[in-house]
Amino acid sequence: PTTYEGSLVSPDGARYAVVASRFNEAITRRLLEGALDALGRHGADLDTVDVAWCPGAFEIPIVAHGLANSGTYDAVICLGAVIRGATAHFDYVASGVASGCQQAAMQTGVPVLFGVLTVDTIEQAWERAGTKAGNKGAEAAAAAVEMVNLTAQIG
Ligand SMILES: O=c1[nH]c(NC[C@H](O)[C@H](O)[C@H](O)CO)c([N+](=O)[O-])c(=O)[nH]1
Repeated sequence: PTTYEGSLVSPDGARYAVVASRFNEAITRRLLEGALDALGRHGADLDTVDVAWCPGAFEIPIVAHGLANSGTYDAVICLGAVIRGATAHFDYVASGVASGCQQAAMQTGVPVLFGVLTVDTIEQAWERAGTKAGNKGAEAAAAAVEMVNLTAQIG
């Protein structure tokens, strides 16, 4: 039997794009810092990592789809912060960005990683943006490296 599993060492020439939403920018900027740090430490060439900023999480999927569809990138990392306390339409934004990112991946065949926080409070967001619950941006970046290697194996 064959076991496919992606290593956590970014292959030479791998290209990554990051989509970050500006809404709750104090949080999403930390997610971006974590993602870029993780990509570099996993051996990616940071000079070739491109970053797209969009207004809010709801706009992430269309940008992610465009980047994935361009054929330039081996993976697209999506970063955002949807916080229930701040919005009456939390469920629509949160479910929209989640299903939209999944659709972008399935429609293009390019891994689209979900580093979008969907939390109830600002404190929960900070916990996941580089404090006691780690950095979801860094986690999504590591998963992107693994997926680039895994999809290369599967062909
Ligand atoms: O990224 C977010 N966008 C939010 N709204 C904006 C949304 O993503 C779109 O940018 C907006 O609806 C325009 O399309 C949020 N809230 O509403 O609270 C939020 O918490 N996070």
